[in-house]
Amino acid sequence: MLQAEFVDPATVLPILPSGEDQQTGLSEKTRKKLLDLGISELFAVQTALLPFIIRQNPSTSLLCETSSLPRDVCVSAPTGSGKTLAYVLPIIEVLSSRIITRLRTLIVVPTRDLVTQVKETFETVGKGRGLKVGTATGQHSFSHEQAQLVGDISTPMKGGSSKVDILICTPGRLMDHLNGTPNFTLQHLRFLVIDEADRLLAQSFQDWLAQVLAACGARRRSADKLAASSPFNDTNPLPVCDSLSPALLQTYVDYRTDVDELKETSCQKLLFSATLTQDPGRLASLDLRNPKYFVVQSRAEGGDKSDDLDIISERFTIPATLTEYMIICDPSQKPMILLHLIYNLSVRSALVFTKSSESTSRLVRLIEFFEDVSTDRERVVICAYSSDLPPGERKRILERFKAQQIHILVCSDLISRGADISHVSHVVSYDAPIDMRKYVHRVGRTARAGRAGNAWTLVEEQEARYFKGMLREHSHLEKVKRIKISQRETEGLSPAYQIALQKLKEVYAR
Ligand SMILES: Nc1ncnc2c1ncn2[C@@H]1O[C@H](COP(=O)(O)OP(=O)(O)OP(=O)(O)O)[C@@H](O)[C@H]1O
Repeated sequence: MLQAEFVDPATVLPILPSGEDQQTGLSEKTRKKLLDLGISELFAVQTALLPFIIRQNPSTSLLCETSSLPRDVCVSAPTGSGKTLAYVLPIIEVLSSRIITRLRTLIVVPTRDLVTQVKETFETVGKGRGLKVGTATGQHSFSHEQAQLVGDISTPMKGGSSKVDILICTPGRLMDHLNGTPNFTLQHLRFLVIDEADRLLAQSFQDWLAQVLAACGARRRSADKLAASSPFNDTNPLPVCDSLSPALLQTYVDYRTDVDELKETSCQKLLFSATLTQDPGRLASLDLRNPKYFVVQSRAEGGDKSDDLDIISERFTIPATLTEYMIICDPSQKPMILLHLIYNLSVRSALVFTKSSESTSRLVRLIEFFEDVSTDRERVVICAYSSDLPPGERKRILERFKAQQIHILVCSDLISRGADISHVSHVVSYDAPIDMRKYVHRVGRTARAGRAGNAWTLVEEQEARYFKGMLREHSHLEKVKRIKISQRETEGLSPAYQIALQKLKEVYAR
């Protein structure tokens, strides 16, 4: 059992324009910036996190807490509840006091699109604070990225050399830099953020987590290993003027200073997800330091009166503003049901999830053919968004969708995690998700930041038992309304659909 603090999702805290703010710990500068951006109150997850991280120990230097080490934090909060700002804001506040540029914050996210999204948030909110934000995703050449991240790669420097204060990256590219970029170091990290943590922890890619923890000095090595791996010897003595972090120095030698302070890393780990694992086994791999667990969920919802999290019956919180439907049907009826949603129920600003990029492109073509036939109304613009597309093309499509020039985006689960597109009002699972985690992240692309949204799941008859069982297991079955669509409701679409279907068959027969 883990100790957790439950935070009521309805909690908000107004942002005061001037004077000192004891409650949030936010500086006047940041508060002004938020108000300029139209953010007038903090959401529940932010009300809990900000005071905890910013004012944890106001009497010591926040940038390097060697006497009172910060506690690690795990946060489980619904999709669209503002987790990104919950870490961006305190990081900006703490790092703003820095004088020298060093890599002090590392943010690891699962996809390139999320790297871009988090970077935009930092740039918007942190504008004018002088913090340099870099990214590493593999979108540019390795040498280009190296030049953006590290000042000097020709002269080895034990303390490293960084051009950025904050790095946002995917785990694969992070490993490339850790192993292949001279002077790239994590020894000065003050924050290690793992967003969409449950997904990243499930990725064993090059054992990325263990490598990161070792590189930031979070893992102590045995005395033998220390001696063997120490870069210091008679011909290469300890640097007098040291730019090494105390924590890293400690991993190599028993180094004494006049002030007998702790030489443990003050790197604070912050983990976030809407479906964060509460499994202590999984969390153990993170070497968490006295972790504090925040769960944004009303106690009634959790059905739990204690502060202990039940790891067996994992509960996921769905945004209160979301309305959910399931339509159980024969597989052959699915295209017609989607047409019904689009043309009879006017579903627009929608993400439609399929199981593969092949079925994505089929579906898009079918609807385009349907559009070609039925020209009696304004054209519905539909587009495929899949990992097969080059990054530049994906970016353009996403921008057109955000500008509402594309009404419906058909995609795979590539976009189901973290993507924040405020106007999405419908999520259609054309192919039902295979587990609850996937369901929660998909439907969470709508009903964000307190807005209303609808989620429709098309469930094939042979999947219905499994799907309902999955919802029941998470005490969610009664929240998903079952609707039936009669033949009479769709018959007006039938002639154009038959023509479109015939055209599709011809294309795929070639
Ligand atoms: N205090 C606030 N006031 C108004 N809007 C906010 C506030 N905090 C965050 N938002 C907005 O809410 C939206 C959702 O936030 P965010 O993307 O951080 O959600 P999330 O919790 O990370 O969701 P997910 O689990 O899906 O990744 C964003 O557009 C963000 O700008």
